[in-house]
Amino acid sequence: MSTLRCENLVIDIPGRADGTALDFEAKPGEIWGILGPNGAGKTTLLHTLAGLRAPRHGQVILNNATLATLRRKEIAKKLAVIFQERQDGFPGTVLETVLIGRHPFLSPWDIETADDIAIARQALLDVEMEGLEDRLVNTLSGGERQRLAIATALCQTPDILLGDEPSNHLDLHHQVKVLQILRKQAQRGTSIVLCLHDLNLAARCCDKLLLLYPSGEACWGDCDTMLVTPALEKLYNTALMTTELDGQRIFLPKELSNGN
Ligand SMILES: Nc1ncnc2c1ncn2[C@@H]1O[C@H](COP(=O)(O)OP(=O)(O)OP(=O)(O)O)[C@@H](O)[C@H]1O
Repeated sequence: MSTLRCENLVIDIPGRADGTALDFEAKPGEIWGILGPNGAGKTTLLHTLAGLRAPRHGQVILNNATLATLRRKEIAKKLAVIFQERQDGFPGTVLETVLIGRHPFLSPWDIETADDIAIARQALLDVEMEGLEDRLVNTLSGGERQRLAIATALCQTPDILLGDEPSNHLDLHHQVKVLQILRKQAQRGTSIVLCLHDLNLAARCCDKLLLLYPSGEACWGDCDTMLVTPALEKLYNTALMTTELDGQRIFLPKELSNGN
């Protein structure tokens, strides 16, 4: 199993002050949530953690190596990303697309083995897309495309799974399903880092939270200690009502509560 660690990390957002340097470690089995308003830098942070963007300062360390010193293929054997924007314009079938997750493990002229195909089929089964193997990707609905992106990341059998709003476009059933899949992955030892907009979802599925403010300030820690109403109100610049249901904290915006 692997760990992903930031050391004195400042993400590079043009024109923004450095803010808080990030020092945290996503340990095997932990689910981290990154919360913040639009434009706070959640996606930039996720891409920096994936080694797809250079930090302004500091470094991201995968096991004992700085990402910047690793080849992309070596990173991809350990770390998968579920992107917010779909990059599936290529007119392949669902099975061909999910098999892209096996590419880090293949040499340039290799073809996928029966094991690779079995892993891909299992990933499609996990996201309930087993009947769609031969469908062209450009005929899928938004939610199906999202589940395909998740299956492709699972097919990479990553130790570290980074997801940018992985429940985007999903109906309630599939939101729950995806979170169950992510939890199961975490139980197997995968470290998971997710950008999330839904506070209640974050409260239910994360062990650790990082709050990222548009100024670049940030704080992080155990989910329970970070889900403090005044801190969240400051984060989103929105007054919140808080209640508890079955031992679970629920947050709702105050302004919509009485027709305002
Ligand atoms: N290449 C770039 N050049 C200039 N500004 C950029 C660039 N990339 C991102 N930004 C800016 O950096 C800020 C952070 O963007 P980012 O996408 O990381 O935010 P986010 O928290 O993920 O937002 P959202 O919740 O809207 O997805 C935004 O203000 C964005 O406009």
